Amino acid sequence: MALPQYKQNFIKDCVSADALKFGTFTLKSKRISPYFFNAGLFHRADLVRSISSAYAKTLKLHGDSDPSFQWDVLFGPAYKGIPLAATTVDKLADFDVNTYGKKSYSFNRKEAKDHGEGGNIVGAPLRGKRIVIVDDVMTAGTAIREAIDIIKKEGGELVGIIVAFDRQEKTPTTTDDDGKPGPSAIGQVRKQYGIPVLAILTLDDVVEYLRGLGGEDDLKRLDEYRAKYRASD
Ligand SMILES: O=P(O)(O)OC[C@H]1O[C@H](OP(=O)(O)OP(=O)(O)O)[C@H](O)[C@@H]1O
Ligand SMILES: O=C(O)c1cc(=O)[nH]c(=O)[nH]1
Repeated sequence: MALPQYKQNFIKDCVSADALKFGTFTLKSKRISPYFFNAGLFHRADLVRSISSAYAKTLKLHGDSDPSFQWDVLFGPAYKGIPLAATTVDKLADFDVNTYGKKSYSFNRKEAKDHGEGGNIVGAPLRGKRIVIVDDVMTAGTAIREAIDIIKKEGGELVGIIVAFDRQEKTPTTTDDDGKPGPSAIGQVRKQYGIPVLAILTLDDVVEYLRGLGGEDDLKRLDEYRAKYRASD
């Protein structure tokens, strides 16, 4: 089945912004990857609109299909999550101001502020609120688990997570190059917290798209990487 139009549009913009690159990259977890997704490159106004529309569409589709998915605040972990949460809540209000016009965003400071208003959170206070984390990618899950800890500490209730890109790879461990599939960080978080973890795109989506375009060398390296690190979930 062909990818939905909004996913195709987003992949095209990822490629044109160079946000999806093929080569050799060291991940935060130290794993070596033949591709990298860099959400920081969606900085031009038309690209900001593209990525915020894709997050907003993904959240709206999930909300429409599951009315029990209710939230108050989009939380964007510093740093890359910050503009993503702010622009996504704005785009959702553009889609449907009645449903989304009173939703908020907030984010953490990486360094606590000890003067002025002080504290670690900028934007909506999290206490007593239903929170969805908005981030770019989750590989080992370190960044997301830090964000979950902040939400708990601030008294918020985590009800969902959305990332731009699901790399569909097993959580890095010291024995992870045995070629056997293992659970992904996304799968582990889904199971542990019983919440939806949404993604605009998966690696499978990108591979499907690339197959239609040729790109044999990149596809071969992606296939090898997937064979080595594929997630079991
Ligand atoms: O699942 P993980 O293995 O933690 O890796 C993924 C995270 O790492 C990067 O953020 P980073 O912590 O480098 O912060 P940044 O947003 O300031 O770039 C990236 O933006 C993801 O959020
Ligand atoms: O695992 C990571 O560090 C990582 C992977 C990726 O594709 N993009 C990114 O920003 N970080």
